[in-house]
Amino acid sequence: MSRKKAAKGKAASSSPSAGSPTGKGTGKSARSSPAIVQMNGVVHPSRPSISNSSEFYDMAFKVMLVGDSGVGKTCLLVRFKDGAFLAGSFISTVGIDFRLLCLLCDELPEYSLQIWDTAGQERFRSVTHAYYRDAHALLLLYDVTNKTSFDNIQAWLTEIHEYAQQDVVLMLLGNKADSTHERVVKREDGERLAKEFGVPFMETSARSGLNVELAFTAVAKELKHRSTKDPSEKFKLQEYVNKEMKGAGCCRT
Ligand SMILES: Nc1nc2c(ncn2[C@@H]2O[C@H](COP(=O)(O)OP(=O)(O)OP(=O)(O)O)[C@@H](O)[C@H]2O)c(=O)[nH]1
Ligand SMILES: [Mg+2]
Repeated sequence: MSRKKAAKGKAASSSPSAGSPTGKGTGKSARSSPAIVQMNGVVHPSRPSISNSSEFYDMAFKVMLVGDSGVGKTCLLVRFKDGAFLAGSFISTVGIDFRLLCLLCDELPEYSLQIWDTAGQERFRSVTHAYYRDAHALLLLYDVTNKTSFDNIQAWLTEIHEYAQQDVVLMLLGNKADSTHERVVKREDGERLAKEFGVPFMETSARSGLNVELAFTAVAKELKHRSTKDPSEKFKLQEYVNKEMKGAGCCRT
């Protein structure tokens, strides 16, 4: 069953807290076509309308992928969505792109994720800022083969604190963990940084699939937990991740 509806008003445009998904529907969600927020070749600074694609989904947590250009945000999303690595030449994302994924649908149809893939390039930064406030969760990526992308994490965190909701669910991901020979950022460095800023952390690989599903599932579980506030269900994001994650060099998730 799909929750696709004709575009009229609601969509994911309210500003709920990180613990409550957008909308009030309950049906099983479906995937959408990507929507690139662009008008006449200029990226539109306002929030995109899911209605741009003539349809919207009335129930979803909004998860944004952020981080420097080239860290692998789009590939991570494609790996999660399609189970495959987006091979070929690097095509930088323009503006914002979104996909709706049916995660935990059988269990809880209302806890689907609407995933926003942002452009890492500096020139699109003002577009990204406009979306932060509606995000329930942020996956912040750096590239373990690119020291600059790691050094920029602090600036990303400053930006997140400035623009995102205070209670946004945040997770740091060191992507491209498959690139053993090119690695310049040690896993321990990622762990140290994450600890310093009090955010859950793990390494991922869009190429091998390492921990990709786990990253999204962990966030979905945290959001679900916050939203239901069921005291019998104690959920600790980092503990869950530590228990479930696989190390680099290991198999697919
Ligand atoms: N080895 C390896 N390469 C990866 C991985 N993920 C992405 N890449 C490569 O990194 C490059 C950039 O990937 P994208 O996913 O397009 O990067 P992005 O973060 O979306 O970049 P922007 O859209 O510009 O913000 C591509 O050439 C990918 O093939 C990974 O896990 N391992
Ligand atoms: Mg991209």
